[in-house]
Amino acid sequence: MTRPRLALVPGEPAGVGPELCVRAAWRASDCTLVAIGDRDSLQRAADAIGLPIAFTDPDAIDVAPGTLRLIDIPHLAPAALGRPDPRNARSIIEGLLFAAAGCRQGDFDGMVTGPVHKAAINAGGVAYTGTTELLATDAGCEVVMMLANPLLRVALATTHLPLRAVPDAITAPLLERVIGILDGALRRDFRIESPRIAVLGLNPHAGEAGHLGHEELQTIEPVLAHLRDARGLMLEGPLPADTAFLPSRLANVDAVLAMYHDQGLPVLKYSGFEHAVNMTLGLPYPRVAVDHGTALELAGSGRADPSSLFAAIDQCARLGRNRMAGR
Ligand SMILES: NC(=O)c1ccc[n+]([C@@H]2O[C@H](COP(=O)([O-])OP(=O)(O)OC[C@H]3O[C@@H](n4cnc5c(N)ncnc54)[C@H](O)[C@@H]3O)[C@@H](O)[C@H]2O)c1
Ligand SMILES: N[C@H](C(=O)O)[C@H](O)COP(=O)(O)O
Repeated sequence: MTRPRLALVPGEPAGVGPELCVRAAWRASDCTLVAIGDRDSLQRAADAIGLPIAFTDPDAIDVAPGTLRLIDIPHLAPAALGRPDPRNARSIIEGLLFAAAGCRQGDFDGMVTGPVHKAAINAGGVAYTGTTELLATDAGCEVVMMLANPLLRVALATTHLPLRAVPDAITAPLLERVIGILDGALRRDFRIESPRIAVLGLNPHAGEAGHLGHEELQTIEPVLAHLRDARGLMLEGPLPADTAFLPSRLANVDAVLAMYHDQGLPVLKYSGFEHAVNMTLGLPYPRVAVDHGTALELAGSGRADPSSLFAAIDQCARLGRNRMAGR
């Protein structure tokens, strides 16, 4: 079986990302991991959780368990566990962009990322709403955020926007692009021949025929009708969000499209936080992240669960292999 070569970016050094990468170095997987991050933070995290770690050349062929291939991107400030230092903002972003460039140039078959602390990056003078948006800008393309656990896939029409800005952002062109990217990724990356997508409304009870909001009648329904007619897409909705996630409703659905972050993600995270991952669809390479944040209060305690990072590595390897097979 082909072994994809994946970039592994730990994220915020004061959080749980580095120690989870150390744990990943001890786990057998069917891919080659190359960490892109600060060597000292990885070492400090390993010391804190009492797990040995060794580092080696990024091109090393066979490495022993507990050894990480590493491209060192040093941080300015030593990471104090649990306390992000804004001085590290630029090198954290540099690590992500270095991995992205490597993916675009074909050095990596995909990238896996640990959690980043959005406020600390902004405090460090870097305008940042999320890695999804950062990678979209870097690649010059439109993307869709989709989180998935073994039960459910939830994609988002809008991502890291203040709630107040959401209704204005939900336009017909945006929905057409998002649904097109989601449908395309389900076919190409997930090998689903005719994906069924359940699209949520924006308002309570999907607007109750215009009595509780007009976005469904004016924007969402016409887009769905157009995409069904013009492109034959299998789209349900707009559905009331409160009942759309009932198991009976999800029976034949391949993905749910939520209109905004907190409409879809609480359900996904509640139904399987440990094994969920966050994917960026539409990039020229696979990017998969953990579904959790920096969990600052757990950093160095040894209690951070590595399951989401392990699931992200396995998912990225699968996506990488699919793309390699399709080349
Ligand atoms: N992938 C990402 O980069 C990502 C994802 C979500 C949030 N964030 C960022 O992380 C920061 C903190 O966000 P938050 O506090 O809302 O979410 P969080 O996921 O860090 O924490 C939420 C809860 O889950 C627990 N938790 C998180 N990861 C865990 C793990 N691996 N094992 C066991 N328990 C775990 C935490 O202890 C906490 O109780 C914010 O800046 C946010 O923007 C980043
Ligand atoms: N929206 C994501 C979540 O809640 O899990 C998270 O903030 C990370 O998103 P990026 O990968 O875009 O940073």
